[in-house]
Amino acid sequence: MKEMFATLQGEGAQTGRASVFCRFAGCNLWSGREQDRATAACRFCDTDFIGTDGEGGARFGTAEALADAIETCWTDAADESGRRYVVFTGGEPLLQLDAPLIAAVRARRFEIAVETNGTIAAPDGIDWICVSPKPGGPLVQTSGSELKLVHPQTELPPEMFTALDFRHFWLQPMDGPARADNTQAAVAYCLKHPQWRLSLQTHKMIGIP
Ligand SMILES: C[S@@+](CC[C@H](N)C(=O)[O-])C[C@H]1O[C@@H](n2cnc3c(N)ncnc32)[C@H](O)[C@@H]1O
Ligand SMILES: Nc1nc2[nH]cc(C(=O)O)c2c(=O)[nH]1
Ligand code: SF4
Ligand SMILES: [Mg+2]
Repeated sequence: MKEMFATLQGEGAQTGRASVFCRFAGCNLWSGREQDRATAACRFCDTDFIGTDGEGGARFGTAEALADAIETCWTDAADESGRRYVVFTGGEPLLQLDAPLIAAVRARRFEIAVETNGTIAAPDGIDWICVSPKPGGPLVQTSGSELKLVHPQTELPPEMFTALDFRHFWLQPMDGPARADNTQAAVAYCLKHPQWRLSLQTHKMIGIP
């Protein structure tokens, strides 16, 4: 686990929701090393997911130990009125999120969300599946709660995804040097194609993790 922290979900239809974020180390579309970025399948990643050195990062020997840490992270941050929510992300979380961990977290009364690149089928027991397709990765998970496409990407026009089985369709402007232009491009696309809505990375605007 690269890092684990309590924050508000910053993106998509659950924006603003209190969450424990669990960021798994490692991804199947990029090594995470800057010298490999230009030749990786996914080249615009905004995240450091190497190792276990982040806030709350560690190696957990068992699913129960990891689930205990998630519960502690939640109760440190929130009261106990319910609605416990954990977001597994990464890196690519579906390389590591398995049935024992899902069961251990559900036993602690968490709703489970995942942020995935869609190249690996999601296991059973996940309540909220956010798929963000990438070039160079075959799209295997073609249904879910929301499809959140980073925009613009020449190889991945939104039209490729409109017929898939998702409840929400988001365009998220690609962060980087051209973020302002990318935001305007996403706005223009959403205006012409109302199936799509704009997802802004609100946590970056307000300086929370
Ligand atoms: C870092 S990824 C981790 C989860 C998974 N590997 C994936 O790609 O969905 C989390 C989210 O951030 C998005 N993201 C990554 N880099 C971005 C960037 N430069 N601008 C906007 N969104 C980005 C991804 O598309 C994904 O929706
Ligand atoms: N606040 C906040 N919301 C997020 N939504 C998706 C994130 C991710 O990196 O997967 C993320 C993140 O890193 N922080
Ligand atoms: S698939 Fe996700 S974690 Fe992997 S490099 Fe791309 S955006 Fe980053
Ligand atoms: Mg992020």
